[in-house]
Amino acid sequence: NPNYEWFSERLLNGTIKDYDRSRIRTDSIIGKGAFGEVYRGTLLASNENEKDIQIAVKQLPNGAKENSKSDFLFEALTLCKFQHKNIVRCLGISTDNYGIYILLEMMAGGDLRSYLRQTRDKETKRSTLQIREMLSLALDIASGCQYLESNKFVHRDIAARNCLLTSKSAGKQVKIGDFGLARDIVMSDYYRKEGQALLPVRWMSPETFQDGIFSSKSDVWAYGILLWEIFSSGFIPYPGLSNFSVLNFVTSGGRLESPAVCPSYVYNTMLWCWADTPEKRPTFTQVIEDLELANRIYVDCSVGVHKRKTKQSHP
Ligand SMILES: CN1CCN(c2ccc(C(=O)Nc3n[nH]c4c3C=[N+](C(=O)[C@H](O)c3ccccc3)C4)cc2)CC1
Repeated sequence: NPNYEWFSERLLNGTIKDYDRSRIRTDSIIGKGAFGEVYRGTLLASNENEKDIQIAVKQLPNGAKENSKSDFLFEALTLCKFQHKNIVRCLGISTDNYGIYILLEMMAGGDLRSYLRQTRDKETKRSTLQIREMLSLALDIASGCQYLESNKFVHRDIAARNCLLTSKSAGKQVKIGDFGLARDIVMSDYYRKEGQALLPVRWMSPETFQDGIFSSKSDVWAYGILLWEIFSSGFIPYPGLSNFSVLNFVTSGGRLESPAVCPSYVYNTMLWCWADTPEKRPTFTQVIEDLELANRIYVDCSVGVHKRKTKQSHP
């Protein structure tokens, strides 16, 4: 796979930094993924005019099989290539004869899906987030996806569970954080073999689950589902439908309904992302334009209402 040559070449000529293990301190475990464990850690300063950096250290469980080692390195390679404010940064790796660490930007807010569920009102099951805040989260991810699209990189697993928050407080940013499935294999055994409850079929476009075709347009479809997740405060898409019936529902033209609290402009953007054929779907640039328009209109309308002090139905 040409990507691996790219990796080993850059490892050798130093564009991917290999940090000495003595500079890395791992503390508590913060997550256990299918591809390894993630620890809260510190990259110790190498001299007195440097400071320690809080990092997330991702490591392959010991005794992992050979192919997951290369998959693991592939994720590091992928993340190291990208430099964007809405993609989790990779500082580099650390190898020793025990195994490989990937050193990643610390995202203290955890994954987006858990956050959306935590911000759900217990009784009403409604989100306590402001529409503006939901749109901000949506635009952050769309920006990261636009960067991938412009780099001709197909992610294959855009979903709220794979996004991470810098924090849970105001001014938080959300970034695309997991590239485990970005490897160029047609259909990942990972999902089929594990038979995980969260089979990505609920995020898959018709051409993907029918013919295994992934493209930036199938990433756009998945992004539409992520948009629905944000405005539905983290519900599983197609509630009440089994994985198998989702396939039939979607191929026969069925689509998710609008979330209860969702401006019609945003729901129209979701429907555009779910056009049945890829070429009818927007690019991420068009998604961003659409959502920014929604943001302006929504803000103007709500401001307008307060100014005119009249009862006016929201768009
Ligand atoms: C009360 N709350 C409970 C939850 N808590 C957390 C829970 C999880 C995390 C966490 O995993 N943070 C991460 N920072 N950087 C990376 C992370 C994961 N990475 C990975 O590469 C993981 O594979 C990954 C990627 C995307 C999504 C999930 C996991 C890279 C941080 C805080 C905050 C306080």
